Amino acid sequence: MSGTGTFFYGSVIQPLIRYHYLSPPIPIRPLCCISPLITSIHSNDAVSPQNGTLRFQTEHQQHSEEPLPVPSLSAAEENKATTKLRKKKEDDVVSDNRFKLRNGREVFEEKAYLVGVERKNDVQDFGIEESLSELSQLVDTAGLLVVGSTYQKLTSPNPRTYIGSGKVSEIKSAIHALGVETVIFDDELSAGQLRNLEKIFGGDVRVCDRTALILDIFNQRAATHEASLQVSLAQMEYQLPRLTKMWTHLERQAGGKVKGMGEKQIEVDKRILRNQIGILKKELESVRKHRKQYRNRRFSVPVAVVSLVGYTNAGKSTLLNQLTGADVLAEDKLFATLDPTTRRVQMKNGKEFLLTDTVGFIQKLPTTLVAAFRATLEEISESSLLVHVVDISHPLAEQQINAVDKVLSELDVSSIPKLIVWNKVDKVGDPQKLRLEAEKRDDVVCISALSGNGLQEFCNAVQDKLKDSMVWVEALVPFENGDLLSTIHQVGMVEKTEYTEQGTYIKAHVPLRFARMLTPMRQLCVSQP
Ligand SMILES: Nc1nc2c(ncn2[C@@H]2O[C@H](COP(=O)(O)OP(=O)(O)OP(=O)(O)O)[C@@H](O)[C@H]2O)c(=O)[nH]1
Ligand SMILES: [Mg+2]
Repeated sequence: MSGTGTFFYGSVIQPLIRYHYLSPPIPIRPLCCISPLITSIHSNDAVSPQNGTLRFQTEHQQHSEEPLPVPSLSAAEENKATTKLRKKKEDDVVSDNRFKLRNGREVFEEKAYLVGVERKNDVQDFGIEESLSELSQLVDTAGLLVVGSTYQKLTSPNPRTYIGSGKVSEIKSAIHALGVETVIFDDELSAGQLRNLEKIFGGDVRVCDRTALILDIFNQRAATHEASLQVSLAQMEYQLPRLTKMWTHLERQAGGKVKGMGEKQIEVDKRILRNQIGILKKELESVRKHRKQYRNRRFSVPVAVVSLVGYTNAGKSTLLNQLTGADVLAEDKLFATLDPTTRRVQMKNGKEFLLTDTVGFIQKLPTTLVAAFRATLEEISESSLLVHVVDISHPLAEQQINAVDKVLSELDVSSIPKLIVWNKVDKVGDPQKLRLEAEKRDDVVCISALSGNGLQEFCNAVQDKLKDSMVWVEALVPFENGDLLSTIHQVGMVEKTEYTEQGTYIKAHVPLRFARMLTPMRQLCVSQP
């Protein structure tokens, strides 16, 4: 990572640094305005230098930090009093149940209010209530507390405030009554809409949209360098069109005398951001080159690659863990996995394949995110088989399947054979009925990744599907190509082997790559009497 890259990348993830970088005072809203980490910057919170723990102070806490008027005491009494005071402060923290421990950090759980819009003329896969319930899950994953939600049926969104003025007033009363800190819209809002709504709601209430929320979750969860770079890129691209008019405060401060000052600053800001995007893209390119080399090395090991795809929380990582003993984080949160992980699966019959776990999909997946993660998702396009993992116990399983198919079609992978896995059968009311239903279809397998039920059937189905994607060859492999022969036994399905004076005569299904390698030997075979 170059020095500039490190600085600039950090500056985006940590708005605090960003403020310094762009020289104060800049009223730029934080990129991901809702993560507890970022909240700290706006509420003058303290960061403990020892462990980096963010401590979010409520008003009540700030008061409790004030020195109490204590009469003069002896050293022992003073000690006792200090201990008591500390104990009181600790109790205060514990008793406020909005302080949560997340990933070893004590964070203040902000109150969030959700808003959705149902388009009257649009037929959506996900109904508005279902979409809001998913948004609520996302909010929970991001670490906020949902205290209420509402939606409005509209023919078309209001260009100023997205929702109608009556609804805005209704929300304003609700959020003030509930003490809400953040209002989250289920659809992407323009810079103007975000700004207008914040102005109307007043106080410290912040407004953000589903895209910012997803970007924030990705930001919190990005564990590798590449994932962090990709998320930063997506965040900046989300931010770029939203910089508009954020400098108008300068004109206001100058009493409108310095007209155009804000406009100039927007341009400066946009240029800085564009430069940063450019640097970031270059850095990503170099990281990707490195990964590609690694991937090519992996491909030189001749094993079929099978990719797990599916809606977020469907159970992909649980399946990978069960089959390979991997230790990928699997939890009941959305977007647990961001980086691809590949492990070797050894089947009982000695055959093996590589299984890759990838980032999950979701409806209304931000396009900036798909674009930023395209390289990671390229792994999918290089696989021999896609395994679409479905949480069949989910009430919206059908809609989730459609959302995944939509992303897959954007990734242009329709030519790759697909196997559908109905996961979490242990959670459905009538698993037997479901199994009968699956049997009627030739590309569906029922499993419970959690209990391990159906994994043998899954492996067999993978093997059958891989066979379908292979090429039938008859070839005469010279004895000096013994390595190739053993590889074919490993990755292909050998039906017949016969030793002749010229070499080994085989009939087998082999992956396309091997069929190509075997081409000269196939001719040799054809020329045999
Ligand atoms: N009951 C039941 N729960 C399951 C099963 N498979 C996975 N789960 C649970 O579902 C939750 C999500 O599982 P993950 O494996 O993290 O899902 P994922 O598809 O990798 O999710 P993302 O990484 O977010 O895309 C976890 O709490 C798992 O324990 C299953 O077969 N039965
Ligand atoms: Mg996962």
